[in-house]
Amino acid sequence: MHNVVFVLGPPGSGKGTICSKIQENLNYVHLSAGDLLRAERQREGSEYGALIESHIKNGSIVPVEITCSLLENAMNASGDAKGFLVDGFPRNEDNLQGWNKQMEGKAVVQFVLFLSCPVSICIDRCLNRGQGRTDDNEESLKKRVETYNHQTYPIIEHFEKSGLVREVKSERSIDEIYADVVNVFNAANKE
Ligand SMILES: Nc1ncnc2c1ncn2[C@@H]1O[C@H](COP(=O)(O)OP(=O)(O)O)[C@@H](O)[C@H]1O
Ligand SMILES: O=c1ccn([C@@H]2O[C@H](COP(=O)(O)OP(=O)(O)O)[C@@H](O)[C@H]2O)c(=O)[nH]1
Ligand SMILES: [Mg+2]
Repeated sequence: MHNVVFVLGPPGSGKGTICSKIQENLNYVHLSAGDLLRAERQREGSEYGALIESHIKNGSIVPVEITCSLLENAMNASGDAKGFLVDGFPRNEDNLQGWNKQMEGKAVVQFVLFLSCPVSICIDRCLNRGQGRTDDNEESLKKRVETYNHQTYPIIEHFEKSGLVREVKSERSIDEIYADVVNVFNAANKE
């Protein structure tokens, strides 16, 4: 049974940055759904390349059948760990339903780490990210924020109803955020 922490927040809130630090220090394996999709987009012979690229450019969400299988394969291929940081997923109702269906009996959600951050700061961070991404531009970011507000935030509210959300304010410095994140993981692993 895989132990999973979903890491959610607007684009540029610091999900990837904070997940890397957690992976380094707390024995959780970082799986960025976005990175897995970008790798699949490039994979020789992938039948999903063009579909993935159009969703990424549009800031819309790739069908869960593709993303969830990439995540499940990555978890199964990984060595032993305390758990998996599933970064940037589930992003909408289709993702949530698809995860519940495909991962029932195979994964348990320990909690949801929600990195909240004002959108203006997030957009600035993405525009300065410098990773040459096809979606770090004004046009795509506008759509990504729209998707986040209308499709992803409701997923955070869904988990909030079962008391699974741990919010960490992420407009601060990386060190300040990470100090709070360590406390969240310590508390969760004491329960
Ligand atoms: N707390 C922070 N303060 C300033 N810059 C940050 C902070 N967290 C992340 N960044 C930077 O902002 C950009 C987006 O961070 P990233 O971790 O990729 O966010 P996400 O995965 O949520 O899109 C990166 O260039 C990263 O270095
Ligand atoms: O589960 C996922 C994760 C990502 N994406 C797509 O990949 C893009 C980039 O996601 P990523 O998490 O890398 O963006 P970040 O939030 O880190 O800027 C998203 O806008 C979506 O188009 C998706 O469709 N499903
Ligand atoms: Mg990211």
